[in-house]
Amino acid sequence: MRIILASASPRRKELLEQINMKFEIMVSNVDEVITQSEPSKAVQELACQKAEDVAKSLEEKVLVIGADTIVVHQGVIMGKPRDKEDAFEMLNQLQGKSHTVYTGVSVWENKKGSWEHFEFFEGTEVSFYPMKNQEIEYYIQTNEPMDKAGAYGIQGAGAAYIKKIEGDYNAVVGLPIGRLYQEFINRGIAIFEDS
Ligand SMILES: Cc1cn([C@H]2C[C@H](O)[C@@H](COP(=O)(O)OP(=O)(O)OP(=O)(O)O)O2)c(=O)[nH]c1=O
Repeated sequence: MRIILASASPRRKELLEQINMKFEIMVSNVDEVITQSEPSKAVQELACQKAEDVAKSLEEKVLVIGADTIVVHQGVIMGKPRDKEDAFEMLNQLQGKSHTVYTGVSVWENKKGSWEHFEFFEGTEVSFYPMKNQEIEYYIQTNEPMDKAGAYGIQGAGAAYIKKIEGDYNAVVGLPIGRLYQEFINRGIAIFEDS
């Protein structure tokens, strides 16, 4: 089956490659709109919009995967920082405390001409060590925070400030790959060419 990852995120690409999936990338340009106030629902909604946008541009038998990651701290949703000041604000809020990272996933499948889809999410609790202003500024200078929800990368230099995590590490990086694979298996979806 032709599998499409509807994402520009290099992390999501790497995680699918890590489990030897064969897929193509098609990036959605949809305007992401949040109507759900609950973070777990909002990430599924955003993932769904990305996957649907790509799916509906195709007609053949395909499987389209979309995902979205947000950081939630004391009820405030953090996406990717707008600029360096915004990144500073986010990291200043997150340092020394715990927050939850939500990643939603949406899978669209064309079955005999009609689309079926399902969504799920993973929530992972992440605790930060305290960061001095100077450390935050130095970290922002590396540019690593700028394309990441909450302005940090657990898989990069941001690891220096991670005290503890509870839940799926890969969901923080952008795609809960184990859960995604299990969802395919449980639904009888063959994702490997010879399976
Ligand atoms: C918290 C955290 C987020 N991230 C990344 C994962 C996502 O790529 C990004 C959140 O932005 P998203 O809007 O979820 O995704 P994206 O814009 O990168 O890609 P696309 O919409 O095309 O799928 O933050 C990390 O890489 N490491 C981390 O520790």
